[in-house]
Amino acid sequence: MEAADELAALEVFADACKRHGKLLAVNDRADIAYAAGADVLHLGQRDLPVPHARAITGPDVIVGRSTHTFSQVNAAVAETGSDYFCVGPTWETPTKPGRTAAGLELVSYAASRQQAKPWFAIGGIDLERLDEVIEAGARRVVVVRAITEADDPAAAAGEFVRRLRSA
Ligand SMILES: Cc1ncc(COP(=O)(O)OP(=O)(O)O)c(N)n1
Ligand SMILES: Cc1ncsc1CCOP(=O)(O)O
Repeated sequence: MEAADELAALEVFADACKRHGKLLAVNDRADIAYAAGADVLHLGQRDLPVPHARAITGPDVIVGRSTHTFSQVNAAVAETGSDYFCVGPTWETPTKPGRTAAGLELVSYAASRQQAKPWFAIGGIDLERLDEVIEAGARRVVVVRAITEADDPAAAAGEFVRRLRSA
């Protein structure tokens, strides 16, 4: 997507976030995050290093990192300048085709690090699989289809929140 198109789409999301009191997140692109006034910038392993991204966004943006292996989890834990990380894909998912599943082992490993940085399990997670993810040690998840394809997305989101908070 070209910058102008992404910024136009982000204007719509920014308006919705403002109305609902939610954070606006931008994926991959620090320049777009800055231009859109985003609250969150999410970086993949092959995106900008955090210091370069922060030089563009400034210090106040929440910066996150994707991790897919044990060594990437270790690096994300140690990385100064990132605020959270994601671990996955826990299961293969049509939302991210062609990615090998990292498995629940990576979720358990992230949990075993018992460190302070917030982290999320991601990939193939739905309400049926949520207990397995919680048992592996996750207390935060990122989901796409489990909410966007739910008959009642608000109820599905509420159920994730309820079960994660009571875990
Ligand atoms: C909060 C959050 N977590 C993970 C992602 C995944 O980003 P994506 O660019 O699709 O995948 P990677 O290449 O980073 O593995 C996200 N967008 N937001
Ligand atoms: C962005 C991303 N990164 C790893 S899996 C994934 C998509 C998760 O989507 P779903 O919750 O539909 O499996």
